[in-house]
Amino acid sequence: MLLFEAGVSSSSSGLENQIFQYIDLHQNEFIQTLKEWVAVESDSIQPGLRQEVTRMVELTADRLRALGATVELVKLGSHKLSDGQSLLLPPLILAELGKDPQKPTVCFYGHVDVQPAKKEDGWKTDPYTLTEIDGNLYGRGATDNKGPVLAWINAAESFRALKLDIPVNLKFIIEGMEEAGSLGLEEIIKKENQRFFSDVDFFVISDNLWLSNRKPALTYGSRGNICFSVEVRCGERDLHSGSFGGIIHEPMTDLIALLDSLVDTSGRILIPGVYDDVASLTEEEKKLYEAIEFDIEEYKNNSGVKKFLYDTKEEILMHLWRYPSLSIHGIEGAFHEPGIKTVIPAKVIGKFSIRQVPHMDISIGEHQVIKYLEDVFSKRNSPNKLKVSVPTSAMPWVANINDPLYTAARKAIKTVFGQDPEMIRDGATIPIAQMFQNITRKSVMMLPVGAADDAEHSQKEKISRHNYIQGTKLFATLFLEIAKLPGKLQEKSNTTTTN
Ligand SMILES: NCCCC(=O)N[C@@H](Cc1c[nH]cn1)C(=O)O
Ligand SMILES: [Zn+2]
Ligand SMILES: [Zn+2]
Repeated sequence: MLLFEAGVSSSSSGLENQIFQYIDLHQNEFIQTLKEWVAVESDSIQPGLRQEVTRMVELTADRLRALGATVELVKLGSHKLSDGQSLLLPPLILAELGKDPQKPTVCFYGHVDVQPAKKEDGWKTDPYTLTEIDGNLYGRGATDNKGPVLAWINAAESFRALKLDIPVNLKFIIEGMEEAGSLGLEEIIKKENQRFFSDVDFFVISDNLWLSNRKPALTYGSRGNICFSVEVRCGERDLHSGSFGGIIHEPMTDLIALLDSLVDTSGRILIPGVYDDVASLTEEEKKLYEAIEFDIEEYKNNSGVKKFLYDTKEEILMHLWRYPSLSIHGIEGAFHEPGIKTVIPAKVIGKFSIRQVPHMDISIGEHQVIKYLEDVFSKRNSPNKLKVSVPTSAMPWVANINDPLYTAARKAIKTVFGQDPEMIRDGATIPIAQMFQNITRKSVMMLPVGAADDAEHSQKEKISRHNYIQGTKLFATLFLEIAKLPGKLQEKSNTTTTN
């Protein structure tokens, strides 16, 4: 069996200890850098903050250059806003550190844009001032995703500072538009498949959370998503409900009826055919759920709700990971401010999405939903105009947990956290995982460092000091473990010499 030649000797645990000591000693510096990154309001959703996103991407590029990486800033052009204006997209980072054909190449994906955050949303601390309270580092982007991106960079920096050879070639793909739907990303992956990604052996994404507050996890799947917009319109302008209420078909009433027809009180989706293609549950898969340690009460506490739709661990996990779900997100055009406004909105747009699972198909799902909504609408005999559109969709992703990349990560987790990881899937959607797997056909793994109570997207987003620092050690150990994997050394050398 051939090994990737990586300078890892039998004294690798001594090597690990040396690296761990360095990381422990320099933890406050790593936290200081995270503080500087969190201070950048790189919100990719609000157009007025786009310059900050670009500044954040440039800051990240500087950090990678300081590490010795070669950095390309790929222009992604611009996109159209809903008011018709065009806005420049931040560049995408493609960077590489090391190009030794004897070593495996690991590509890390992360994003440095964040969800919107305002102190008045209910934050106890300023969202853009990283604040440590009881061992937790609170701030927007602390766990999603600036902390994990920095942990990967810190890991590489630690090798450099100790003048140790990094036993793998590192590649980075870092974007600034993830929270706004990763605009332009898929085209770049397709375009770069034969160039930048051609020598990548493994893809690692660290953009999700553990299932528990304490137990580390390794993620091998995520759900897909189809986002729907349902517009109902009666005319060009809003109307006074005193002058017209009672004599017209109101768009909001139509829309609420449509939205109310989607799912029943037990969470079951009412659209005919939706469950037809869902992969059937095997005995083997059932056992995976039975074996997982999952604290329902802890998960409930993290959510702040009192009761879930299901009572058992197996039912809850299956309905998060292997069954579809439908969520209603909001209504554009509806009056939502405090107080009373006796208006009849002329146009309202309902937003909902269906999380898809293997083996559901996006275009079949779209057709089923559109046909169903048209049927329900036609029964209302409303003269209003109905328009259903799909602004964005992404496919589900599942990887093979027996892939060598997962073996390396399990070992690294055991070394750093002293326990085996929980093998989990994510109920959310990480479109890049499926894109990497489908386009490059290489191994893809999600390796979270944030805990289940990190509250990503919420008013108390945090990463614990412990997870940030142990996460840095985890990534350093992963480099060492990947370097020990049996590899296609011969194949790689041949490819390099003939090119
Ligand atoms: N824990 C990782 C979460 C990543 C995330 O929030 N992804 C979004 C992506 C998306 C899907 N549809 C529209 N955006 C999500 O909501 O799952
Ligand atoms: Zn993220
Ligand atoms: Zn996010």
